[in-house]
Amino acid sequence: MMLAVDIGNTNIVLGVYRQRELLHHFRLSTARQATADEYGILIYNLFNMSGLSVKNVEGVIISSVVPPLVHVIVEMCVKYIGKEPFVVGPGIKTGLNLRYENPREVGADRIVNAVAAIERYQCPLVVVDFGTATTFDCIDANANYLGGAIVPGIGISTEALYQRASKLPRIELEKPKKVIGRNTVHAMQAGIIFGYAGQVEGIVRRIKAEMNAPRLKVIATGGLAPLIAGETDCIDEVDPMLTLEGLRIIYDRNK
Ligand SMILES: Nc1ncnc2c1ncn2[C@@H]1O[C@H](COP(=O)(O)OP(=O)(O)O)[C@@H](O)[C@H]1O
Ligand SMILES: CC(C)(COP(=O)(O)O)[C@@H](O)C(=O)NCCC(=O)O
Ligand SMILES: [K+]
Repeated sequence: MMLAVDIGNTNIVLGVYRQRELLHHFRLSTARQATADEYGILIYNLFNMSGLSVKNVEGVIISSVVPPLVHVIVEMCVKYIGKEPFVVGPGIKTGLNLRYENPREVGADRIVNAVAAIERYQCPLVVVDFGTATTFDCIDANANYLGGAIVPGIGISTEALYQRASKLPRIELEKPKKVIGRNTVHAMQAGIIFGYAGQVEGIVRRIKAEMNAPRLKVIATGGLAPLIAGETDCIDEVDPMLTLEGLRIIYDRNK
C-alpha cells in the first residue's frame, strides 16, 4: 500500500493506494497548530476504522502548500508509519517541464494536478482547482507547464462579504433558483455562484485566445468544482481525485 497526502490550506486529503487503485480517501481539516502526535492519532484511527493497517504502508508521498506543516506530517509518518516520505519539491522527479519564471515558486498542488492531467487527458489543457484559492494551470500541446492564474477561492470570497459588510450574513454555498435575488441570502448566492461561473468562463476564454487553442480541454478539481461545473459549459470534466492521482504518478516515478 502507498499513502498519498495533499496538504492544502483548508483540507489535508489522504489517499491509500494499492498499485493504481485508490482504496480509501480521507479529508482532515488543516490545523496549523496540530502536532505530529495529533495527526498520528487521526490517521491511526482512520486506518483502523477502514480495516487498514499502517504496517502495510510501503511508502508515503506528500505535497504541501502550507510550509510549516511539512515537517509535522513528515515526523508523523516516521513515528507512526515507520516511513520517510517523499516530499514533492526540489530533488523529486515530476517529469513536468515548468515554464514558470521561478519553478520553485509554483505551488506543489498545481504541479501535481498538471502531472495527473497530462497523464489522463489530451494536451493542450487547463486544470482549474477550486480550493482555498482557485488556480488555473495551463499545459500546452507539448505538455509544457506554462503557468496560469490564481484567484480568491469561492469560500474566501463568500467569507469576505459577511466579514466586511455588517448586514450581510454567513450563507450556505447553494445555487439559488434565479439570478435576481429577492432577499439578501438569495442575492448573495446568485452573485457568488453565477459570478464565479462567469469569472471562470472569462479566464478560460482569455487563456484559449492567448494559447491560440480554441479546443483546449478544461478539467476541474477541488472541493467546490461540482458546484461551479454545473453552472457553465466551459468545464469539460470534473475529476475530484486529480491531485491524489498526480501524487500516485509522481510516487511511481521516484520509488
Ligand atoms: N467533498 C466536498 N464537498 C463539498 N465541499 C467540499 C468538499 N471537499 C472540500 N470542500 C470545500 O471546498 C473548499 C476547498 O477545499 P479544498 O479543495 O480541500 O481546498 P484546499 O486544497 O485549499 O485545502 C473548502 O471550503 C472545503 O470545505
Ligand atoms: C495558489 C495556492 C495558494 C493554492 O492553494 P490551495 O487553494 O490548494 O490551498 C498554492 O498553490 C500556492 O501557495 N502556490 C504558490 C504560488 C504559485 O503557485 O505561484
Ligand atoms: K488543492
